[in-house]
Amino acid sequence: MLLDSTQYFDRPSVVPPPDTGRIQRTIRVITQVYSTFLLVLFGLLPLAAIAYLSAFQSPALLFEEHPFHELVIWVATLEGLFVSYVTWRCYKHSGEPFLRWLTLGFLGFTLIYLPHGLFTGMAHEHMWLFLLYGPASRLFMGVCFFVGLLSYGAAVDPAGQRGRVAYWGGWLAVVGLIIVAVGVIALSPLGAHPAVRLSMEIASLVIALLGIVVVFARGIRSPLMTTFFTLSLAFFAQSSIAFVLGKPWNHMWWLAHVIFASGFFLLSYGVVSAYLTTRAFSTVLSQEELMAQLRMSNARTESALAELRATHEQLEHQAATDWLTGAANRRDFLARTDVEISRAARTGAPLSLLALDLDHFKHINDRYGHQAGDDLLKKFVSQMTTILRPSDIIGRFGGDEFVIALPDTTREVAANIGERCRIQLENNVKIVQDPRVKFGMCIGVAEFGLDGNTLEQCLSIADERLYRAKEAGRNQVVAM
Ligand SMILES: Nc1nc2c(ncn2[C@@H]2O[C@H](COP(=O)(O)OP(=O)(O)OP(=O)(O)O)[C@@H](O)[C@H]2O)c(=O)[nH]1
Repeated sequence: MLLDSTQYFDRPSVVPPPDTGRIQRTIRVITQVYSTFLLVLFGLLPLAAIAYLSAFQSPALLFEEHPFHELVIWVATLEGLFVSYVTWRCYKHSGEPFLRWLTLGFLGFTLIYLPHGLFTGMAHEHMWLFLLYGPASRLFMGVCFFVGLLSYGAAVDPAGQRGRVAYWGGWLAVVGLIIVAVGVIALSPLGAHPAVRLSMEIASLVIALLGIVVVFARGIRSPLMTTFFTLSLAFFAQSSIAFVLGKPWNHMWWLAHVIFASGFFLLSYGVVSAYLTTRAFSTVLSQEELMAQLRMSNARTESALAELRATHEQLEHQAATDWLTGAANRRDFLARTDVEISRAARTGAPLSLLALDLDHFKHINDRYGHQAGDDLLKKFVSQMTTILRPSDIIGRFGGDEFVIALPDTTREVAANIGERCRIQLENNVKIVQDPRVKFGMCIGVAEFGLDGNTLEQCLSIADERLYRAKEAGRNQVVAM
């Protein structure tokens, strides 16, 4: 076929759509419910440990090991400082107010908690000085996290403000004041009042629970928030319960430390994950969201590729086609006919060529105008294709000169086809209303193998016969 185009690319790979069947949807819902159930179960594990210990712990059993306690606090301090720094880096990058409060919470906790370790040696003489820094540090952190939660999703802080010394210095001063205030209260008679410690523990518990409620009430969907942050809050709340039930150095007291540390490490892990990915808590995506985005960008790539493919085909077609008539241009005709000649040489199948030239085309142009001449050329090619087979190739060599390659066709049959072409032009190609105006053409025929062994030789013989047709009075086919 003249205007066919070659398919250069494989079909685009199909992006699998999300599960659509009813069974898949049901399995999906069940899986989601199950994963939520597992998370809740994991979040409530500390309660099981607390219940177990309250039932079976011996009141006489204490683990008062000062160096171990000091070591643990030093490790916690280093971890706290590191996670505060990482959180601050995330905040510097994203400007999320939530991360500002998270940084402050981590840093404040670490600094207020430090004296709890430093005063380990005074655990007996100044028990409250030793004890009160624990709940105070956790309460400070809880308040910061809660305020951060309320500011979650608010407009990001301007880049210039994120590292302001005055801001961070101001908060460090507040933390310093808290450390001093806790010390003063601890050393005063008020410090010994159980209400002081209890009120801080209960406030931490309530604020952590409120935090969980806020996450769900606000419909916050970021995986870091719904998984790591809420789990940590759950752990903090349960650590407060254990601290209320525990007594210094008994196992419940140590368990409370472990529960709190688990929440702290979990949240640290969330921060580190944010740091290693988007450096923001809100823009870390869930696997489902990532898959959806991947599907969308795949679809975009596929459609861009299809467009590119279509443009490429169009350009290929344009480069191979005569712009006026749609016939193959000389280069494309020669390339395609060469392939057919090789095939004919290989298989021994016949192949013929027709060289065509419209009669008095210059005169037609002069008489009816160039536009009408163009019209004639277009209609001529279009009429020829009604006679030719899809495997035949028609090419325009210039002006009113055309060549047709007829694979699997002997010279005799080609001469007949040429005659049909000539009659078709004479009877069916019109550019003016007058039925008396008819056009003719000269055709020279040559067969590969009979008249020449190369395309050039065959073309030259066909051309020679075409000129003989002209000399013999035009509008005829010459095949011998
Ligand atoms: N309308 C039109 N005319 C063209 C185009 N290309 C070439 N021509 C004209 O076609 C004419 C060809 O003239 P000749 O080569 O003398 O051919 P002829 O008039 O058919 O003479 P014979 O072949 O001897 O019958 C010239 O006048 C060209 O200007 C084209 O794309 N459109």
